[in-house]
Amino acid sequence: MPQTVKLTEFTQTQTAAPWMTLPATQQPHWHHHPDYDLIEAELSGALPLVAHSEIREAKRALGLAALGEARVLQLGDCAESFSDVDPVTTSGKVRNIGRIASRLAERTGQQVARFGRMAGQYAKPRSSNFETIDGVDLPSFRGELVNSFEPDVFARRHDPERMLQAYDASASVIREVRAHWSGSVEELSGGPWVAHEALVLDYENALIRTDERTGEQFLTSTHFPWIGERTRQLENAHVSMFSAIANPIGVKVGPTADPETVVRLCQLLDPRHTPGRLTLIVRMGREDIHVALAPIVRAVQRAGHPVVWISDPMHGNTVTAESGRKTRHVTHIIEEATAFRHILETEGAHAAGLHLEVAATDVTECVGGSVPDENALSARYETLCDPRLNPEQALGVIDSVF
Ligand SMILES: O=C[C@H](O)[C@H](O)COP(=O)(O)O
Ligand SMILES: C=C(OP(=O)(O)O)C(=O)O
Ligand SMILES: [Mn+2]
Repeated sequence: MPQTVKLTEFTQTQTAAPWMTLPATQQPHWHHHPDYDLIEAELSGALPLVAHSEIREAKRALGLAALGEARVLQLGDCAESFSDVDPVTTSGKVRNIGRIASRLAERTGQQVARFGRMAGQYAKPRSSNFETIDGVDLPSFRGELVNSFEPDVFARRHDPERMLQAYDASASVIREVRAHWSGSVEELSGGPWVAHEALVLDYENALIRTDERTGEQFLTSTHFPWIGERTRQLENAHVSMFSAIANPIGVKVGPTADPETVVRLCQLLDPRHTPGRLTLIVRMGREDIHVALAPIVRAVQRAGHPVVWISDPMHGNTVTAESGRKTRHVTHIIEEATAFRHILETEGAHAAGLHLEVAATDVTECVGGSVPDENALSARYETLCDPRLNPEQALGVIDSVF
């Protein structure tokens, strides 16, 4: 039965946010747009997409995982599309997440807190401002919240109207996600909760609201926002904004992160040492993880932060196939996730789970299982950004790692 959601407990946040004046990378160029102020005002007055009670339950579930008593899965598209908001597509994604989570629950004997990379995963950080498509240099696709996937210079302009479309698309998706909830949060079956990279500050900041009763600020665009590998600089806007919100939050931790930086991130983002507040999403690559992770785990443990440790074994293992397509090999993904688990357990920590880019359909974007080699990628290569596992490949990863 769908849960009744109370969204009226938040009031609008009016004050100028200090983080909006700090440096930030990967932001759209659209402030000259004639309707920018109107769009921002509309978003600032929009209803929250998620409820305080839901955010609180997500945090509680993550708290159990921080203490070693539950598992966590975060699964979904690299980049969602506005054209995928229909109920059939969304329920396919939710059912796929449920299937993969059930497998992890079976294998570990623990409950699994489920998060969809969905209802807001519309903005992408990119390694370059330009990409070459069919010999033509174009501004990079930055997610449908910012510009169009269509390989055309006009369509690739950054358009702030897209923030409103992203909000509406997210609202449609979350409505469908809620329809799948059992309502029994006691069994952690209230999810999947939704999660996305909170990248575009104009969008995310406009959706921060204050809880009337406690005075706490919440990001109401999602239950669980995370900071990506490219925007986790200690002095920059994303870290500052995340330090001010009360949601459970994540930070990607890549191969260049050092123990001091990660401990500083923990101090800034989890000053009260709250189990479930901070999830570190490790994405180092199958080679670097062997050197880089253990010192970080030790430093975080010494500093006493009860973080949730999960592995994103995909973003550090992307390769370019001969065709020019980005791909990932399932064997490499398994290798990194297995190393992650081994290193965490050797250090006496809980390897709580995985963060995977996975499709609900039989795409052929990663090599492994039903996709024997790179020649087989062309059959159903449908992603808007990074290559996703198909459901069978994802189940294979769970079976191999846990
Ligand atoms: O999803 C993550 C990033 O947006 C993506 O990995 C960046 O890819 P790029 O190197 O093609 O820009
Ligand atoms: C951008 C992403 O990852 P990262 O920040 O780890 O590169 C992502 O999760 O799609
Ligand atoms: Mn990605």
